[in-house]
Amino acid sequence: MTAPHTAQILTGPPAAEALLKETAERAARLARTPHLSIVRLGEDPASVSYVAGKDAKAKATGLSSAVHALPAETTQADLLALIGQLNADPQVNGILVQLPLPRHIDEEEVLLALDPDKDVDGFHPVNVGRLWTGHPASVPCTPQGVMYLLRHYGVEVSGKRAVVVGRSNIVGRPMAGLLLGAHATVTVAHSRTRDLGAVTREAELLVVAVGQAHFITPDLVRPGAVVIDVGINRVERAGKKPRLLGDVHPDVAGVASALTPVPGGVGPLTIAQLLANTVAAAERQAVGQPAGRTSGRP
Ligand SMILES: Nc1nc(=O)c2c([nH]1)NC[C@@H]1CN(c3ccc(C(=O)N[C@@H](CCC(=O)O)C(=O)O)cc3)C=[N+]21
Repeated sequence: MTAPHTAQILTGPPAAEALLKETAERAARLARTPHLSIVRLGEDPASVSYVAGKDAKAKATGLSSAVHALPAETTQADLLALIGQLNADPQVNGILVQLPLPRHIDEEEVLLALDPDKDVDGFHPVNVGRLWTGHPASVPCTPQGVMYLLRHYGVEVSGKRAVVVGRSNIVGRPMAGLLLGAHATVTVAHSRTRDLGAVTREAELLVVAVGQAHFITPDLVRPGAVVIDVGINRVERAGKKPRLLGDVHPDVAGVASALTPVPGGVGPLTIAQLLANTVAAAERQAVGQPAGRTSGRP
């Protein structure tokens, strides 16, 4: 049995709806409908489903979007040629290349080929630099969505001890950069961290992105901590839809003061933030403003 539920459950959909509403209003204020181009290679079922979700949400939010679904065998040169076209097309405000890419593709070269000002994932090294120097422009959607969720639920970050478990370029590292920008004291733990529990039990805010189902158990959590579960582990079941499990064991609800569920937690924010990043890119492009100069220091 699971422990009694004491933690507040920070559900994603209400926060995502709020962000989508703001985003739709900003999109409507632009002279031209913001356009997102999504590039996908191959037919990985998770990628097909995520991309379809992004495309549908974009349209429902008043953006224009197009999916370039290319065969898995697409060559590096052909992919780079498409990115070059999209970079040069003034109608295209944002470009997303769905990851992971097939093994024969050099992912780093692809991300470097994107125009940083159209890179709505925030994966280009120029955007990574902008984040870490305090001039964030496009910031990776999942960690940026986590920040939105924390604000939506009134979770204070400034001055808190935050621990991020996981150091990926997509979640862990940018999450640490954003929390630091929001004045938390940040520790990044990972697979080589010695005595992980001693580190995670220090966390007033614990963000977990390791990709292992139920990795964080109650004994690793400080009583009263706010716990953000970024894990999405698909457990396949014969003849049924895969089950989604987070990186945080549900019993953590008996120890934490607040916890995001999986599914229905951070995931919906990721898509909403992607559309917000696209509209922000379109706004900057409309006034010919370089990215990273639109806001003050964090
Ligand atoms: N270039 C690129 N940018 C990405 O942002 C990107 C990517 N590649 N590759 C894959 C990951 C994964 N990702 C998710 C988006 C939404 C949900 C989401 O909405 N999840 C729902 C459930 C979805 C379901 O039922 O499968 C939830 O957690 O409630 C999950 C995962 C974006 N990614």
